[in-house]
Amino acid sequence: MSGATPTAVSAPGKVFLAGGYLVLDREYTALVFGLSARINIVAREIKTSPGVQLSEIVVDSPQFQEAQWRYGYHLAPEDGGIKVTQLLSGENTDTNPFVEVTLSYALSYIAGTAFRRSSHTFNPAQFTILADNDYYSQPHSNTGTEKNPTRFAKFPTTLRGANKTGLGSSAALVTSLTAALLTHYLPESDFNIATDEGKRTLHNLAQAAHCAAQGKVGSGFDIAAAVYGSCRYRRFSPSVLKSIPEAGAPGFAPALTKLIDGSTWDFDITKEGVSVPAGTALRMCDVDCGSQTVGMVKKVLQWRESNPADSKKLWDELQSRNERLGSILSEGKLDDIRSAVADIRELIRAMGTQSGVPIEPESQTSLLDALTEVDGVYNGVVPGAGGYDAVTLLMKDDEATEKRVKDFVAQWSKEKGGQVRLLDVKGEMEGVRKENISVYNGWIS
Ligand SMILES: Nc1ncnc2c1ncn2[C@@H]1O[C@H](COP(=O)(O)OP(=O)(O)OP(=O)(O)O)[C@@H](O)[C@H]1O
Ligand SMILES: C[C@@](O)(CCOP(=O)(O)O)CC(=O)O
Repeated sequence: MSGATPTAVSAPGKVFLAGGYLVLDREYTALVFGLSARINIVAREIKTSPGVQLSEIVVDSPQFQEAQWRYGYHLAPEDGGIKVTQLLSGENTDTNPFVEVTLSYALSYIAGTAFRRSSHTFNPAQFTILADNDYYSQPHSNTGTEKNPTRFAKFPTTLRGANKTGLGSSAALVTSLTAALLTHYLPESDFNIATDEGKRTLHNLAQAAHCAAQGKVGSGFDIAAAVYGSCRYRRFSPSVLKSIPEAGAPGFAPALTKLIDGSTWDFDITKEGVSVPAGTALRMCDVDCGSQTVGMVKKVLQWRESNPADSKKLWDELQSRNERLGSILSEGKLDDIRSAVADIRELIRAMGTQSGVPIEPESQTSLLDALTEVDGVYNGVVPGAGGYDAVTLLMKDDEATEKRVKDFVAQWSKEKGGQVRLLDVKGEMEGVRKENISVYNGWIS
């Protein structure tokens, strides 16, 4: 029977190599890579004593303090789907909107499809989240040169107090929790993440839940990477999500089923021809030097609206330079990487100057230019929306290059007074997958 045996799934984080901002418009595409850092979820039934009725789903994130959320659930009136309510126990009164919204979306979808055929109920279950190191700055490492001592580090803080590195933890979490719920409560004949159909259901459901939890509709590239891994991504039309009432509101359940199983989704994922040359790795540095930037997307879009002709010219040219980089990488033309990335950076800086947004600010230009001089590094970019937080590098995948980069950023940090740290993560091709439960022995109690 489905649900009786523990199961485990994982979904990768993302690194955005090319196509930030452009991907917000369906006219353009992005080159997105999945990461070796995954959010893993182990699903287990909660055993109850004979005669004891329990309606509870527990989600816990044992790497963090006060990170257990307990939920009750019931059928909402007027086709509102499954409403989940956080059960407040002990000292933990913190909410986790990404977990809560994902539960109501996935349970409502499950109830609305497979359970229609029988009077099925949700057995009490526990979902344990284990995030690979690198989603958060590590507590044990001040210099960034030590190796992580464990696979799933314990943090001396609550989740709210942890420092994110920007790898898309919420998208990987929503995707893997959705996959875990579908896998746990449905028989394999109804849902299997290894199939194209299963991935499509998962993508649509995770995309809808993530937008609802975020309270906004972005391009959805992070969910695409979490489900499909490295790919060329063309976004879905934002109007796809217009038809859906709030979770629990009248009509939510049938609207959700129609949305997820329907044909309105117009996103496009291509995995073919998306790769990096053998012996090359996509790596990331966490940059902890500068100020936070707010409202960057809004400002860039305002610039675009006020300057339609100039911005179109720039975006069209940037799109073709992005596509050229994609071809160079998949054809393994190592000698052309540096100049292809330089051409992209030139236009990213132009977009930043014209819109007044620090997409590749001067401090990042200096860092990237200096890194490009390190033996074995081809070039690098500011990923996604850009700003001061991170750089993505294309570099040789060997220990000597890694050591040179680590030494370089340690020295740079000392001289510039900030903190730049090479993360352990690498670009990886595969998206969501089922895992062998024994991998997590010792990590779950
Ligand atoms: N390990 C975890 N356990 C439980 N919840 C988590 C975990 N990681 C992330 N989350 C949820 O995701 C939220 C963080 O999402 P947010 O969108 O702010 O960051 P992000 O996705 O990492 O950012 P970015 O898109 O810049 O990479 C947390 O507040 C929490 O609700
Ligand atoms: C600017 C944008 O294209 C990318 C943002 O990426 P990130 O959150 O900076 O990794 C926005 C989006 O695609 O939703």
